[in-house]
Formats: sequence, C-alpha cells, structure tokens
Amino acid sequence: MKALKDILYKVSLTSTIGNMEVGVKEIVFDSRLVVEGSVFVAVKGTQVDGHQFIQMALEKGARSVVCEILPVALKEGVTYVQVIDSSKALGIMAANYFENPSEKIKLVAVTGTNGKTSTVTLLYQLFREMGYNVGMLSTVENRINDNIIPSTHTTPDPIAIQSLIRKMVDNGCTHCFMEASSHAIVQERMAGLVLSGAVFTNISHDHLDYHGTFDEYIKAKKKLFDELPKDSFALVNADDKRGMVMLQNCKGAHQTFGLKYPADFKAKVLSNTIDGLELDINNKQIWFRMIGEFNAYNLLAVFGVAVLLGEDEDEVLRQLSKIKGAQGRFDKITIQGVTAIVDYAHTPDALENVLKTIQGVRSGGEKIITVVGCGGNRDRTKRPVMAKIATQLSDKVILTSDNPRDEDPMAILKEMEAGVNPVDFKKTLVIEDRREAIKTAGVLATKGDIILIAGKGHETYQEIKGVKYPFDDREVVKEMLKMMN
Ligand SMILES: CC(=O)N[C@H]1[C@@H](OP(=O)(O)OP(=O)(O)OC[C@H]2O[C@@H](n3ccc(=O)[nH]c3=O)[C@H](O)[C@@H]2O)O[C@H](CO)[C@@H](O)[C@@H]1O[C@H](C)C(=O)N[C@@H](C)C(=O)N[C@H](CCC(=O)O)C(=O)O
Ligand SMILES: Nc1ncnc2c1ncn2[C@@H]1O[C@H](COP(=O)(O)OP(=O)(O)OP(=O)(O)O)[C@@H](O)[C@H]1O
Ligand SMILES: N[C@H](CCC[C@H](N)C(=O)O)C(=O)O
Ligand SMILES: [Mg+2]
Repeated sequence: MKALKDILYKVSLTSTIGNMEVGVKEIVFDSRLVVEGSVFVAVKGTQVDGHQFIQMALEKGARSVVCEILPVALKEGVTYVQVIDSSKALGIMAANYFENPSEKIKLVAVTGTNGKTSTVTLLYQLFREMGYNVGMLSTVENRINDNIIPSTHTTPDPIAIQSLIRKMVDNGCTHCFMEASSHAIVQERMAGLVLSGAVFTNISHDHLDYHGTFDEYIKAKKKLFDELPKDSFALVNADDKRGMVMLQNCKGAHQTFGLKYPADFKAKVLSNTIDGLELDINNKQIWFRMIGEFNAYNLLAVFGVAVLLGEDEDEVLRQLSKIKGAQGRFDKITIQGVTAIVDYAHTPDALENVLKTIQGVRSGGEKIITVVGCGGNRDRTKRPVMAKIATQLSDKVILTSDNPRDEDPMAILKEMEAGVNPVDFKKTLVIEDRREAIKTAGVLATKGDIILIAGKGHETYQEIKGVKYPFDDREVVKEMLKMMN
C-alpha cells in the first residue's frame, strides 16, 4: 500500500495535520464509494460541495482527507491535508497512485467543439492498422487494443483515466488517443497527465449553459495548450480563427493543419462525393472513405499527429485510405434507392456542415429530409439555431426529441420551432416521438432522396426522466427502410 505522502507528490499543499505515512487503499472523491482505508478528496462540484460529505466519508472508513477548507471539528487519528485546488490534487494523486502511466505511453489529447471522437477514432484505427498496441478514450467507447470498455463520459474522471492508461501500459500499448472535453479541462480531469501532444479541431457554439460565455469556453480549450510541456506538440486548425489563440503562450512545438490558410499540414480537396473524398496531400492524390470537407480536416489532423509522432508519411496515407471512421458519424444505409444517414451532429456547426456536405454530394433533384432534435438539460441557446439551419438547408424537416432528460420534450420542441423562419413553416413537421418521426421521414421519401437523422449517432438509448430506454437510430432506420419495400 502506498503512503499518503507519496500519493501527494507534486500536489501544492497549504497545510497538513496528522500522519503523512498513513497507507492509502483507494482514492475516492464520492463519499458513497468510500471503503475502509481510503483517502477522501473533497471536491467543489457543480451541484454540491464535496466538503459536505467529509463526515460521511470518515464514518465509512476513510483514514485521510484532502480538502480545500479544513472541517471545524477534526477527528482524532485522521490525517487532514489542505490543498489549494482539490480537483487538481485529485488528478495528480490519481497519477501517482497508478505510477504515472502517461509517462510511459505516447498520449495525445484532442479538443474542439466537433471532430474529437472522429479524430481519436481515426488515430486509433490508423495506429492499429500500422501494427501498434493502442488505447483510446472516447465518447463512443474506450479501448485497450481490441478490448472495448464502455464509456460513460467523453473524458472520464481522473481515477478512471489513470486506471485505464495503467491497463493500456500493462497491455503493451505504446500510444493512447483521448478526447479532452471542455468540461473535463475546466474540472481538472486532465491534471496529472503527461501529454506528447494536443490537437485543436475547431470551436463553435456549444456548452454555453456550462461555461457561461463564448470567451470562457475558448479559455477552457486554451487551458489544455497552456499546460502542454516543452517537448510536446500543439497541432491546431489554421482555418479556425481560434487556432492561433490556442498557440499563444503554448510551450509545445507550434504546428498547424488546414485547407485554406498556410499550414504545416495542408491538403486540397480534389473530389467530394457520397462515396468518399479525394485529397491532394503533399502532391499525393489519395482516396478516403470518409465524406465531407470536415472529414478532410479530421484526416489532416490525423496525418499531422502521425507524422509528428515519427511515422512515415507514405505509410500513414496508405493505411489511412483503408479506414472507415467512427460509428454514428455519417453512417450511410441505402435501401431501394433511398439513402439514410445517421450522424451525431448535435451542434449548429456540425449540423450545418453535415447538411452542406449532403447538398454538395447530391447529384440532382433529390430531396433532403432531416430529422433532428435537441437534448434536454443542455445548452438551450442552440435549439432555435439548429432548427433554423435544418429548415434552411433541407427540403423537409421533422423536429423531434433527442434525449429529453428531465425536460418536457414539447417545451424543447417549442424552443426549436421559434428559430424556424415563417417561409419555412410549410416544410416543417413536429413529431415528438423519435421513432414515429424517423418512420414518417421514410413515408415522405421517394427514390433518390436522402434522409438525415441527426443528433444521436452511435447512442443506443434515449434518456427520459433519468431512465435510459433502448433506442438506436440505426436500428430504427433499418426498420423504416424495410417498411418502404
Ligand atoms: C456537470 C458536470 O460536468 N459534472 C461532472 C462533475 O460532477 P460534479 O463535480 O459537478 O458533481 P457534484 O454532484 O456537484 O458533486 C461534487 C462532489 O461531491 C461528491 N459527492 C456528492 C454526493 C455525495 O453524496 N457524496 C459526495 O461525495 C461528488 O462525488 C463530487 O466529487 O464531475 C464528475 C466526476 O468527474 C462527473 O461525473 C460529472 O459529470 C456529469 C455526470 C455530467 O453529466 N457531465 C457532462 C456534462 C460532461 O462532463 N460532459 C463532457 C462532454 C461534453 C461534450 O463535449 O459534449 C464529458 O467529458 O463527458
Ligand atoms: N472536424 C469537424 N468539423 C465540424 N464538424 C465535424 C467535424 N468532425 C465531425 N463533425 C460533425 O460533428 C459531429 C460530431 O463529431 P464528433 O463526434 O467527432 O465530435 P466530438 O467533438 O467528439 O463531439 P462530443 O463533444 O459530443 O463528443 C459529427 O457527427 C459530424 O456531423
Ligand atoms: N456529449 C454531449 C452529447 C450530446 C448528444 C445529444 N444526443 C444530446 O443528448 O444532447 C452531451 O452530453 O452534451
Ligand atoms: Mg466526442
């Protein structure tokens, strides 16, 4: 068992009371999960302050406490450690507890509003194809080589991150690709990790419910780059005007990718069809199975990371062209001439990109029918914007439920409807039940039409009032397309 003082190595301490040699069985930040011999870390959360639960943690057998504010009454025999920032301490303690696995692996984090899952999945698939043992932490799933570990967050809590990376190292992984959500960065879930590099995909409207303002949201992303070590790389999208902001004061090697502005990793789109993309990268013409300009960015970011990690350019491009990408991202199902696309676009920017991509690849007068909703308990400001984009860029739109969570689905739909221009009322339907909405799209479609089902991608549930009911857009689409036969 490790001693508390070793687990606190590199943590900024304010004061300590009691025996620092006390053994630590587990690090716990939720009092309900305390086991005998744990150290309880009291974290100020978004809902409650973990300091309230110190007493409960001690009753359940915690032998030491790490906190920002010491309790008024101290318990005999307990070690109390006061720190400046408990969330940060938690990350560093988790790293020490698991013996700093991120120092033994090439760890690359990807941040940005859209494209994180797509980029880390492509990286994971590419490095697997190139014969490496690889780990991945993503919204869809976590992986240690071919072993799948279900994912609960885009970026898990620090204990889960460190324990997963420990397992990766123990299983011989040389690389790990992970998503860094803005929530995770602000909440210090990334603390204690040693990164070989970080990637910035783009930034647009999302999560303002959490960050308050767009500036705060940008700052959250920038924090990842501010904290990069000297021997790492910072690879940013040169075509996103915040790309350069990420690089200000960043100690990592500055690297850029893009299609428009001068960049270290640059490409030209030669063709963009419903079957794939042809890009010119360094005077080599390569065909990829991914669709849409946004995927050109993801592919370039992946190419850049691989080259910066020392891989051979030609080999990377050869292997990348075979790869199929992440689940639920532009997933295409075609039956009887009708194409349905299931996509995780759940932000205005992503929805606009996907619809413009579909417009760009359709060959003639086919209709675009879009089924879309917005999640409950999440950023409300995006609701009217997404409805507006959907109606402006489609021939027919069915507004429906996403994950209503604790909100009234019809109230969410009203907020979406408020964004629809009067001229577009005629093409807009509101159907609360998502299955019915998807099936109605099938009824409205004729041969050649393209149906976009946006917002839930890979998700296999629909969350309503705390219950996750089984629901998979891809399965419902298959039912719908069969029904059309
Ligand atoms: C809003 C948010 O981000 N919350 C995350 C946060 O919880 P919190 O600190 O706010 O929790 P809290 O309920 O206020 O509790 C504060 C502290 O008291 C402790 N506690 C609480 C109750 C008790 O009885 N005893 C006790 O000790 C809690 O364990 C916690 O340490 O820290 C937890 C541990 O890391 C996360 O699990 C939790 O994610 C919640 C479930 C969540 O839904 N998060 C979403 C918004 C999220 O993180 N999403 C991003 C992706 C977003 C995107 O890009 O799309 C992600 O990375 O997944
Ligand atoms: N580089 C990109 N730029 C803009 N849109 C993108 C990009 N890559 C993917 N998208 C669109 O955004 C959607 C979400 O992509 P992805 O899941 O890769 O993003 P993410 O950043 O992981 O999202 P989340 O924060 O929810 O985990 C995709 O379904 C696609 O529609
Ligand atoms: N990681 C994002 C995903 C949103 C996906 C969408 N289907 C929704 O439920 O709003 C979140 O939790 O905000
Ligand atoms: Mg993701």
